[in-house]
Amino acid sequence: MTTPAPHADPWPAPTTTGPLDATVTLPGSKSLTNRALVLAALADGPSVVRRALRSRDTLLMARALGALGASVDTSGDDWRVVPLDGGVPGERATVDCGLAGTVMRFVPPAAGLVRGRVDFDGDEHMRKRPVGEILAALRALGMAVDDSDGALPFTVHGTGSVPGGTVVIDASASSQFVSALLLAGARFEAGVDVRHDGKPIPSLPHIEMTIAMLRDRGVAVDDSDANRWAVTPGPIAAYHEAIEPDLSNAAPFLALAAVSGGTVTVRDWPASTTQAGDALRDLLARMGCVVARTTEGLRVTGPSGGWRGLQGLDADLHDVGELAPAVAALCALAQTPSHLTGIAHIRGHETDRLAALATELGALGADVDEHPDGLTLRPATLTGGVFHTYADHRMAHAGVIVGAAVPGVLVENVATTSKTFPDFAGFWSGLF
Ligand SMILES: O=C(O)C1=C[C@@H](OP(=O)(O)O)[C@@H](O)[C@H](O)C1
Ligand SMILES: C=C(OP(=O)(O)O)C(=O)O
Repeated sequence: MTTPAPHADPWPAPTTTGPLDATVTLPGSKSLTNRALVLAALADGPSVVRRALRSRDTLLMARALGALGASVDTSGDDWRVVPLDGGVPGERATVDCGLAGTVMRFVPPAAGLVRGRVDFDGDEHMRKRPVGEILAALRALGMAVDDSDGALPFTVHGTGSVPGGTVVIDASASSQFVSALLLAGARFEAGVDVRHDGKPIPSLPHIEMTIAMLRDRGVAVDDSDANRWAVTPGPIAAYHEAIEPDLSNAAPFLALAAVSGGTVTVRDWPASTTQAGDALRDLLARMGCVVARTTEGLRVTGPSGGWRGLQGLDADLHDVGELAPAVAALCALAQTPSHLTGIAHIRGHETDRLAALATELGALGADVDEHPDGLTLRPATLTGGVFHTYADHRMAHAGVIVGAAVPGVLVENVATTSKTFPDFAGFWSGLF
């Protein structure tokens, strides 16, 4: 078939004409890359982040840490980081968070560890994403932070050291609140002892990822009690880390096997991982796919007939909310009803994802109900039309998944996928 130009807007998503057989090598994990960069900037010597993801979120992180005084060489595939050395260059820096939760939440604690003023801002929608709990926690831990209403824009006045200690937060809006405090906590004078008080924390695998990466660097973390994490003060060892492929960004590619009834292999799927995207193995199997590990990676084969043979899904996605847009798109195509629950927090992601999914899937004919904490989808006949992305990379993934099954889906601003994936549209259309 003739593939559409990747830069067209809205972008005519390619549609499969039969079972598709592909093996893909995916770019690195955003969550692993941005943690590795923060930890390298706070480490006791230079580090290398191997096979770093080169995308908007990770380049924003590299620039933010550079603004604080670290040196991040992003010229090759392996990024070399020389840590912060005490002062913000020029005594005043600006950090653009873009739409990256990891930049807005992980960088402010590090800003307290350098001397100088750091002003944070980001995309228009970023001013609506939750961050007030962290700013209040940083103040409680001895940092000077100015904000008008617990949101971007805000300013950190770094003094070069942070007293640290015990802090109680409500992390029910985002696991990144906890990760942010743990990542820098070893460098606080008294370390940090974070206690969560509130509704259950979402995306717990991401906190496990933070803890595992701290331990790799010699930092002691006590997570023996639920809802409490204590980081002992001390150095963060320099570390050379090879970044795994982004398993959450594998979702649309594995979904292509499900939709087409073909086979897609994602190379280098780790044997064990802290990435939330690993849950795709179970979710896709429950929808009727055959999932197997091979010597090459993870192989998924869709049901015979592709999306016409897909089963709906009853799933609590609280731990893996970032998979919800791709999973919801598959559920909209499935032949039995689906109930996706536990994901109220994804209303605070790049857009209100529950509202956006209900609106955009509904506009293509999906039978979808939006609930406070999830979605119900029932079998329906979908048609083409414009699928709006609300500047959300994972909404674009949902749009192209539906487009792979239904002719005439036009994905608006598919370029927003650059948040976590370089040239997604070019890569995607190359598979058809
Ligand atoms: O720490 C991280 O790298 C992330 C944590 C999760 O955030 P929430 O806890 O806000 O869902 C996840 O959805 C996001 O994509 C990345
Ligand atoms: C929620 C997400 O991103 P962020 O890191 O900006 O929170 C996401 O990628 O799905």
